[in-house]
Amino acid sequence: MTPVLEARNLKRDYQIPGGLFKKGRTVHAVKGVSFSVEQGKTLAIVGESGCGKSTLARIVTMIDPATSGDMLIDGQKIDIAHEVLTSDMRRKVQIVFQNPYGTLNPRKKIGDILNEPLVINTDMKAADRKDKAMAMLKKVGLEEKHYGRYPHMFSGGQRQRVAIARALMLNPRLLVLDEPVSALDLSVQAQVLNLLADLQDEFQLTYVFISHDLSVVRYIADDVMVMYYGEAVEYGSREEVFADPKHSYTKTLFAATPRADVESIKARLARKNAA
Ligand SMILES: Nc1ncnc2c1ncn2[C@@H]1O[C@H](COP(=O)(O)OP(=O)(O)OP(=O)(O)O)[C@@H](O)[C@H]1O
Repeated sequence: MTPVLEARNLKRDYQIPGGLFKKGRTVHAVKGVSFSVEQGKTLAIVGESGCGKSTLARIVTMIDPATSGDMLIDGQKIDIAHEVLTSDMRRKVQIVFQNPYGTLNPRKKIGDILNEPLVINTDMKAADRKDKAMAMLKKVGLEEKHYGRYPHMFSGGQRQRVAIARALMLNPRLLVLDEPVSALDLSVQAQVLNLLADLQDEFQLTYVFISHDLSVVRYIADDVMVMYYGEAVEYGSREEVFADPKHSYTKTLFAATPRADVESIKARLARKNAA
C-alpha cells in the first residue's frame, strides 16, 4: 500500500547571520530523517526541546521548505523547496498547534473561522459551507449554537476542538498534531485524545503526532520516532520502541518521563481491542 506520507532523508539547515565580531553559522535542525505513515495510522515524533520536531512538523505541513530530501503525499512528490508548490498540494496536510488561542482569530466567530479555509480554497456556495461547518462542529463534539460565538467564550479543550474542526474542513490527507494536548488539563487531554482517536476511526485519518509526553504517545501511536539533535535515533512500532528502547538517549528519556493519568484512553483502547 502506498503510504499517505513518505519522507526520505529530509534535511533542514538554518543560517544564523554573523555580527560585527561574530562569524555566521549553520544550525543543522533536521539532519536527514526518513519515515512513512500509512492511511489511518499515527506516527508519533518525540524528543526533547530543540531536537527538531517542530521544524519537521513545519516541513511536513509545507509551512517551511526543507533544505534537501524528498517528501511524497500519496506517492506524489512535493516540491520541498516551495518553488512551485500549489494550493492543491498544501491543502492535503493541515496542522493543529499546541495553543489554539494563539491560532484562532479572537475577532472572528467560530463559523467564520471554519468557513475561511473553504472560502479561500473552494468555490462552495455560502449555504453549503455553513452546512459543512455545522456538521464539523458536531463531529468534534460541539453544538450548532457555538457557530456564532467567539473563541474567548470557549474553554481550552473546546478551542482545541474548534482548531481540529478547522483543520478537517478541507478533508486533508494528513493531520499534523503539534503537541495538541500539552496545554490542557489531564482530564481534558484524555477527552481530546479520545476525540482524535474517534475521528481517525471514522474518517481513516492519518496523523503525525508531535509530543514530548511519552505517556500520551504510548496510547495513541502506531509507530514512534525518537529524535535527538536533529536525527531519528529510534524508529519502529510503538511496541518495539517501548518494550526495548535501543538508544541510550531513548532509555534516559523513558526513565525521566512522568506517567500521566491516561486511564480513560487505556479503557477506550481496551474496549476497541475487545470489539
Ligand atoms: N527559524 C530558525 N532560525 C534558526 N534556528 C532555528 C529556527 N527554528 C529552529 N531553529 C533551531 O533548530 C533546532 C531545532 O528546533 P525545533 O524548534 O525544530 O525543535 P523542537 O524539538 O521542536 O523544540 P521545541 O519543542 O522547543 O519547539 C534548534 O536548535 C533551534 O534553535
